[in-house]
Amino acid sequence: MKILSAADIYKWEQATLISQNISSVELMERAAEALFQAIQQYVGERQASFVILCGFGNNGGDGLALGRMLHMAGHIVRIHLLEHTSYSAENEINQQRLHEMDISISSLSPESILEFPAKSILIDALFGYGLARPLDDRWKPLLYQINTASNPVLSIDIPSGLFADKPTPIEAPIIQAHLTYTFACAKLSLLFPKYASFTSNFQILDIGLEKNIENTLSTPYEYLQKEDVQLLIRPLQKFSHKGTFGHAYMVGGRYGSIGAAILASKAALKTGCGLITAYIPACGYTILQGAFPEAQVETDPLDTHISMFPKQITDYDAIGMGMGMGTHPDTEIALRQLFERLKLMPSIPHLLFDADAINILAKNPDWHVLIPPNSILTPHPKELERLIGLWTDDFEKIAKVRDWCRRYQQIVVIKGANTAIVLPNEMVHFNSTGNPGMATGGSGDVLSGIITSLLAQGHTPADAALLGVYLHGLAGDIAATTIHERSITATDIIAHLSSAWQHLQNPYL
Ligand SMILES: NC(=O)C1=CN([C@@H]2O[C@H](COP(=O)(O)OP(=O)(O)OC[C@H]3O[C@@H](n4cnc5c(N)ncnc54)[C@H](OP(=O)(O)O)[C@@H]3O)[C@@H](O)[C@H]2O)[C@@H](O)CC1
Ligand SMILES: [K+]
Repeated sequence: MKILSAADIYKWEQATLISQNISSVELMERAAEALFQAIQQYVGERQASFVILCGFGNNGGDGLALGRMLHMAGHIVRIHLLEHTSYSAENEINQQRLHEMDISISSLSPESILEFPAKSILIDALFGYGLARPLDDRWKPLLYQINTASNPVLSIDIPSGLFADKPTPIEAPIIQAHLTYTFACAKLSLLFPKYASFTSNFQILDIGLEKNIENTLSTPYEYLQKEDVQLLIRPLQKFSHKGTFGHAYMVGGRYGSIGAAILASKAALKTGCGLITAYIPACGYTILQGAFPEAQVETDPLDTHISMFPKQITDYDAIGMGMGMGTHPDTEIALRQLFERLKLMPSIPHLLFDADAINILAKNPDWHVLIPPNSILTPHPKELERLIGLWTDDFEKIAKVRDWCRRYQQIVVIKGANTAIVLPNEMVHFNSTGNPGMATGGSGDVLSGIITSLLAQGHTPADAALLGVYLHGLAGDIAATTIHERSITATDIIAHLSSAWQHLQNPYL
């Protein structure tokens, strides 16, 4: 699914009105109907109480129309409307409809002192994507009351005060929504860690905007969903043997963190590659063989850390390296020597660099040009910062990574909530699966194993990164259905990979 700018969403909306021959009030009614259905689901069977805070544009219009529908469904509804000199036409029509039904509207100003009945749900319909500048300090008292109330806050389209597609100063007043119902497509700001306190959760509502028109709008940003990744799966063949599914080589571990290599290797095998060989320091041999009999193990001549890469490393289909590897100077030299060897080879395996492999690359910026094109790097935010330097906001971070990927023709997977996969063509895919419980030790090692496995199985690097990130998040989400998010471990993610494959390949789930 595309992630569009506010300007493009407006174009999409206007073109839909013409192509479907409907009025903007009819489209607003459709949007309110979608909201109404979603909120009915949120409250369940019970009668609920709502306080709807409406602005003077179409976001406020949505709030007014929703208020009418909730009232008609028997809920207790209080509607507040910002005083203003002029309202959008659609807003006025919806005010009129409420008057005709004798539903009262209270006036609201930035200075209002409000009382929210206990257990009522607050609906934020103050500002949507029409926000033209950050809200000024005048709005602080009103938004403060909403943000500090104990009531749940549901935002319509976007938390009021937040720009959809450009940086919002964090000191400006912004609604802190528990859940945002956003129309037609995801918005960039809803996906960025910096704004997480305003947008902890969101749900996309389909309001029937014309698909053909969406196809004409170009954007470098995509929201990665099930239907996108299903297209990337390679079918299993009846006459397959272990060689068909590729041989992955997992390089990592040092004294004290052999577990990282075990997790990555297990995840690789569970994702479906035919064979895996782990290359670890000698101290890990017994541990890895004991923990994981399916793996073949090769060891470094040194006991504590990796000091060389064996000659045959280039015989494998894919190599994932760096998990728990450490940054010992010997390891650094070994990596440099590997790059020199790769330069001389006519064809090389697909490569994935994680954790300490990235830290070594970050320490040596002149090596960046040596990384073979289409390699995958999977940094967490701190590792990314070491690699590309600091950023002031998430928009700048994404711009810097896009530039890096184009310049070095690499794929960067920025790990975190809504992991972003940035491709050499500068496309950015934000993942839709995963949960906070996955921010746990070893989760990244599991992701490296999954992606390396998909590379070994013959997926292109871009497909392996997209499918791998989605699958990893999905396994975590399935784990969270039976294990509390706080208790999810990396091992649980591996244990649910099989269910994730089943879910992904079942069109009815
Ligand atoms: N996507 C879709 O298909 C559909 C979208 N729909 C809905 O429409 C919403 C967009 O509506 P919208 O364009 O009327 O803008 P909205 O956010 O309500 O506010 C604009 C008003 O705010 C004002 N204003 C701006 N900044 C300000 C500031 N800092 N401080 C004070 N005032 C400020 C600005 O006036 P200005 O001063 O800039 O002239 C203007 O009066 C969208 O989010 C969705 O909910 C659905 O109904 C149908 C389908
Ligand atoms: K809003």
